[in-house]
Amino acid sequence: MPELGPCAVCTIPAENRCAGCKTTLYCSKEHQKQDWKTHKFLCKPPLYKEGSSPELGRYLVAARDIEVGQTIITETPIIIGPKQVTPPVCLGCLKPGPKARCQLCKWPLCDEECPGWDTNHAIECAALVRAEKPLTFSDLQKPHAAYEAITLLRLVLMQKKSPKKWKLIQEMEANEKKREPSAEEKKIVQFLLTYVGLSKWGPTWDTSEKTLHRLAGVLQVNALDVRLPHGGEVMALFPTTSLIEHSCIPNIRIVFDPMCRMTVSASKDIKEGEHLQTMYTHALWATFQRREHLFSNKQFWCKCPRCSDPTELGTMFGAMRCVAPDCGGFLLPTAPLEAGADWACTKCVGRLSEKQIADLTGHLGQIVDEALAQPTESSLKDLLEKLNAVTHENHFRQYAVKHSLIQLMAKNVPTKDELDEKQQLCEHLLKVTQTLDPGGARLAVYEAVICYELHNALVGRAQKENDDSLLARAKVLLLRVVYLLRFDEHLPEGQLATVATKKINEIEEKIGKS
Ligand SMILES: C[S@@+](CC[C@H](N)C(=O)[O-])C[C@H]1O[C@@H](n2cnc3c(N)ncnc32)[C@H](O)[C@@H]1O
Repeated sequence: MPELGPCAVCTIPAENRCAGCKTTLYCSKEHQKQDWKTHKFLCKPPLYKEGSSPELGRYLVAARDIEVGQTIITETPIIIGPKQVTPPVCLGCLKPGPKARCQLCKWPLCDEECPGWDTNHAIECAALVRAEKPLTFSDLQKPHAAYEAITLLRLVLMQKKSPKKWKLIQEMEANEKKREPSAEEKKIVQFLLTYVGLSKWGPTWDTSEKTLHRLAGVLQVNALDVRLPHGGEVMALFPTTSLIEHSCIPNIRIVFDPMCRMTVSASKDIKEGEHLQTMYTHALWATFQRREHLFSNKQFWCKCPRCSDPTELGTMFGAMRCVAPDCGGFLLPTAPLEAGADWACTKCVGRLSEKQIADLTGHLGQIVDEALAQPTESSLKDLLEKLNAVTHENHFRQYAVKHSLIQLMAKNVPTKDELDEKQQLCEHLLKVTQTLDPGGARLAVYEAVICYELHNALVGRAQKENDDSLLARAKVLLLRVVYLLRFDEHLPEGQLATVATKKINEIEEKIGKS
């Protein structure tokens, strides 16, 4: 399990932070003293401070002006573990597709010699080995319910493994008064108490049912999903970043390196006194879905400017066409901050209930998911025609289809009309994307793909029209791709940045560097 980070002097795992910058870590007072000669020149107070309010609980606020791109926080997780719903992964390194078994507890490992055994699995192995009988993991492809207990068990074990981390975990919000444990959570807690035997651990452990549900709450409210370079996904708890509040128009970007170390940077300029805000839900969902998701998972109703505006910042991202003949209006929520409020037409007296809108949107979602499973250019164009009969052209279901479509369009010696069509569609998507997320806080990869495809259309046109000014525009788009994906080198999407860099060089060879 990673400690808070490496000691600045000897790099062994350290848990003591410098009280000045709250960033540099030391394993001991001696090493802190020893480092002060150099550190005093580097030690600056953090760019943020903690605040609290009855509505938000604790939050982080800019302690001085922060410029776009500036790093605000870097930290390592206090705990990582398998996601709640996951096919079996190695309990040492968390890689998917484990082939071996731990010789002691019989839970899956990538290899009996997995290097993560000592750091991640050893302590829980001692607990799992005492279980009534070993579990069989016969299907390694399908999610296995027992995994839902592992990260929770790792939290419990922190009581003895790292009292410092245990204290941080105890300070985290669990929304105990607002949260109802689900039936699934009750099963997990019983699994730990009876099958793993936590109820018999004795008085030196706090393993009461109440504590286990509180810890499940800590995970639900605070844990972040982290994608790993080997393709797996895990969940992790970060002590400082977990204080950042939610907004559907975030001002920070969170990225992870291959070791799960997180960096929080400003996705736009942030003035002193402004709250740091991240997005806990999906940026490409309409308001009523985002708010429902936040309420069931994080126990609050979002009131951010995007949620408060029926048009979602003018994008019409959830707008449905009015069905009245020849009306041409759009249905929008009459009171977006009131769950269950009707939707009304912008032109006539037409109205639908939120339930009717939700059912229709859900139905469209199924059709879109089916089409996107095996997309072709013509099938997606047909689908768009159908979607356009019932939704606004910027509707999020159309957005999903168009985003796939641009990646299929104008391949293999396209005509000028095909290139123009692709360019228009890319420009339209880019406008919606940059309105919803101007700093690429959440939609960086989506925006990078659009910029790349728009560059393709412009390069195609430049060749046909012999117009170098189009190449200059294409280069600006490629530079944006590289900027947006600058943190993603270790992930599949990072390859797009590599391709973009190569294409920038090709354009510069043709038109020069200016
Ligand atoms: C990850 S925690 C944030 C830190 C937390 N406020 C604390 O005191 O530890 C998430 C919880 O903070 C509260 N919260 C965050 N953003 C909010 C918002 N925009 N409106 C209301 N509550 C919010 C909710 O209780 C949510 O479940």
